[in-house]
Amino acid sequence: MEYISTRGSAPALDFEDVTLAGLASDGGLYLPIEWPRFPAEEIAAMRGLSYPELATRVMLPFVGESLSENELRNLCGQAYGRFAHVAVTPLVQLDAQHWLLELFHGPTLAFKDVALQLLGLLFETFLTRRQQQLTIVGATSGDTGSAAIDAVAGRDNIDIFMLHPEGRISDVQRCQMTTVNAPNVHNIAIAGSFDDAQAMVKRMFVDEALTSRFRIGAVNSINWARLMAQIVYYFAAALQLGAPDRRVAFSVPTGNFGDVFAGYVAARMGLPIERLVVATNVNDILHRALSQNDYSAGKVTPTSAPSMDIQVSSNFERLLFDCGDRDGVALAQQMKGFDAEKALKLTERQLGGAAELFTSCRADESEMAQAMRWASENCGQILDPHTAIGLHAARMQDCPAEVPIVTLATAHPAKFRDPVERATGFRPSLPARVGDLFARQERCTSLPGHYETVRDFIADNATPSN
Ligand SMILES: Cc1ncc(COP(=O)(O)O)c(C=O)c1O
Ligand SMILES: N[C@@H](CCOP(=O)(O)O)C(=O)O
Repeated sequence: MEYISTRGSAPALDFEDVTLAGLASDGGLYLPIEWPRFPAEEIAAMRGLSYPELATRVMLPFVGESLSENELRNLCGQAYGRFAHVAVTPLVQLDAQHWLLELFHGPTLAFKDVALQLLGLLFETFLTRRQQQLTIVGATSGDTGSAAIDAVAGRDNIDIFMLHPEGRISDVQRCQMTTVNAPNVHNIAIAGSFDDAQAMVKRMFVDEALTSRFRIGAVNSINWARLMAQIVYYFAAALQLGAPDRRVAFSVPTGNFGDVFAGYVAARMGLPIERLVVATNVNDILHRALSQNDYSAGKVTPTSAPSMDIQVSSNFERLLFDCGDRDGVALAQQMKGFDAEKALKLTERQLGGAAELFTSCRADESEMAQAMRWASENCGQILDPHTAIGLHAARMQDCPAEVPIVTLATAHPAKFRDPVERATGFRPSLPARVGDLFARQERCTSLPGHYETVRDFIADNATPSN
């Protein structure tokens, strides 16, 4: 399998190189040159497989020559062996039409573990094979950071520098990152928003001062391997609900557009998806883009769903590319315009392509709290704020009664105890597997939101590549 950049001028790479590269050298995002497609009989034959086996079947077409089928199977077995539920991503029924897909049974209690547990092992495999060192730079609004740190802490050939917006993540999210006492883990709290942190990270991939000395790698969803691993749970859920003989809809709490884009890829691979609901909080750039053709980024508003306090949504570029005839030159121009104006209009073609599968919905704080109360009072389910936004959007849909709607439950409610308690009166306790988080010592460096200062801190503390 070959991978090409959304901006058309970076070299095509294979799976191993694309996993280690993260962002493309032209500033674009890598995508497979074509979508592998499973016929309905092949999808039907996936029913009843264990999660690691399903993951192997779904991801195999993407890895090409970089891993043998058995190597991939072995990595999936290790990655998903660390989950606290035997089904890895279990489905829970809420009522006749609504389901939750629980994606928070991994080590750090959010959906990010599903991909990052595997990505940590892929890095280890490829770096050991090449005898190379990797410097990971990442931006997090809370969940990617903890999952990535858990996945790579203590690995000899990796340093990780994780930027988070100071004061804008939950106390559990912060401690899950800052209490990891491994010498290769560096937490940086920056003054600013997640968007500011993400912009700095993207700039580092094309900054000679870093790229000439370090091999820079990505754990954010700009890295194709992240999205690849997230495709699997759409298959897992749909198969349990009757696919390929029955269509299934998904409602996805959305920020950086990675999770929902993985659903789009599942549909392109042949999974019968009725629709994908893009559910946002009041940072609603994606809802405005899809419903009013207004992709314009304003200031980020802090909310009770902080992991989705994002305006500039990285993976939307992948959708614009795929729905826009895959014209990298035109997209590079469009994104240049966005960088200058902080706004862009979708072409007719991009809008039409997106409308075939996507719809969108925005929830404010009160709608989010109402959804939490509805699930608690009617279904005995305590939801985290992000999942509640997804459920609100799911319940606004007018899908035919025979189409199940699955809301992706992206985080454990204990990660966001304060807003959950405010809405439901119930304060979730931390599962035993995260341990004595608040008794541990924190380690974190606070830096101003100034690019050169952050870059120089990384350059001074990273191990040069060999
Ligand atoms: C708990 C939670 N829900 C939803 C999202 C949104 O996912 P995505 O950025 O892939 O759209 C995130 C982070 O991005 C998250 O941490
Ligand atoms: N919500 C995310 C933001 C980063 O998104 P990613 O999927 O691109 O890593 C987080 O929790 O950090």
